[in-house]
Amino acid sequence: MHHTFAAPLIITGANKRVGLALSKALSRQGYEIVATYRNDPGELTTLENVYPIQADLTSIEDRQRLIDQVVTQAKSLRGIIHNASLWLDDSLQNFQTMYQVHLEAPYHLNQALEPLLLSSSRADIIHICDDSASRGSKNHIAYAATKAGLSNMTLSFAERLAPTVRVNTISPGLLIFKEDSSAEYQEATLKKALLPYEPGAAPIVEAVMYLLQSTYTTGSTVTANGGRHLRHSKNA
Ligand SMILES: NC(=O)C1=CN([C@@H]2O[C@H](COP(=O)(O)OP(=O)(O)OC[C@H]3O[C@@H](n4cnc5c(N)ncnc54)[C@H](OP(=O)(O)O)[C@@H]3O)[C@@H](O)[C@H]2O)C=CC1
Ligand SMILES: Nc1nc2c(c(=O)[nH]1)N=C([C@H](O)[C@@H](O)CO)CN2
Repeated sequence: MHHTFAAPLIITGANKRVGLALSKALSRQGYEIVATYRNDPGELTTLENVYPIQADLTSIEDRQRLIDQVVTQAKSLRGIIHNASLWLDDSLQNFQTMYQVHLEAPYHLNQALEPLLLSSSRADIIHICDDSASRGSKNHIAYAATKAGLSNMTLSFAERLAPTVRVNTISPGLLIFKEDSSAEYQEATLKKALLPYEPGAAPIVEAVMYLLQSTYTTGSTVTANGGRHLRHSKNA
C-alpha cells in the first residue's frame, strides 16, 4: 500500500460475502477502505477507493505489519469494522483460532490504532458479533463464547474512547448460508426466525450505514436477527 490516506475505514475479512458487500457499499459512499484479506483479495483489487492488505489475523506479526502500514500512510482513521471471522466446530484448537480472530485481533488493532482514531473528528469501531452471543449455541460453544467476548469489548472500548470514537456491536442472526450447507439445515434454520428467509449481507450494510451516521449511539447493540429471539409456536 503506497497510498497516503486522509481517514480510511478498515474492514477486516473484506474479500468475500459480507465483508466484500461492505467494501463495495462503503466505497460507493465515498469512504476510503483499507480492506484486509487472508489468502486471496479476489474482487477487492477491482474496486475504486479500496486498498487490499493481506493479513492473517491469527498472526501477531501480520497484525503488526497491518498496523505499521496504516500508521505510516494514514493521517487519521475514520474507523474499524471487525468483520473477519471463522464459524468452526467445537475443539480446543478451533477455540484458540476463534479467540485469536474474534477477540485478540480486534483488541490488538483497537489498542494500537487508538491514537489515529482519536485524531479523527469522528470515528467508529463496529464489532460484528452474532445473536448466539446472548443465548449460547450448543453446537458452536467456542464460537458463541468468543463472539460474546467481542460484544463485551464494545462496552469497554466505548467508555474508553468516547466521545470521539463511537463503539458498537451488530448482532445478526442468519445472513448468508455457507455454500456447503444442506437443504435440510437451511430449512430448519429458516424456520427459527419470524422472518423466514436468507437476508444476505443487507442487514449488516444497513446497520453499518446507520451507525456511521448516528448522532447518539455508542456502547450499544444493533440487532438484526429476523425476530429469532422470539419463540413462536408455529415453528418452535
Ligand atoms: N453468514 C452468516 O449467516 C452469519 C455471519 N455472522 C457474522 O458476520 C460476519 C460476516 O459473515 P460471513 O461473511 O459469513 O463471514 P465468512 O465466514 O465468510 O468470513 C469472513 C471473512 O473472515 C476472513 N477470515 C477468517 N479467518 C481469518 C484470519 N485468520 N485472518 C484474516 N481473515 C480471516 C475470511 O477470509 P478467508 O477468505 O481467508 O476465509 C473471510 O473473508 C462474521 O463476523 C460472522 O461471524 C453472524 C451471524 C450469521
Ligand atoms: N464467520 C461466520 N460466522 C457465521 C456464519 C458464517 O458463515 N461465517 N454462519 C452462521 C450461520 O448462518 C448461522 O447464523 C445460522 O445457521 C453463523 N456465523
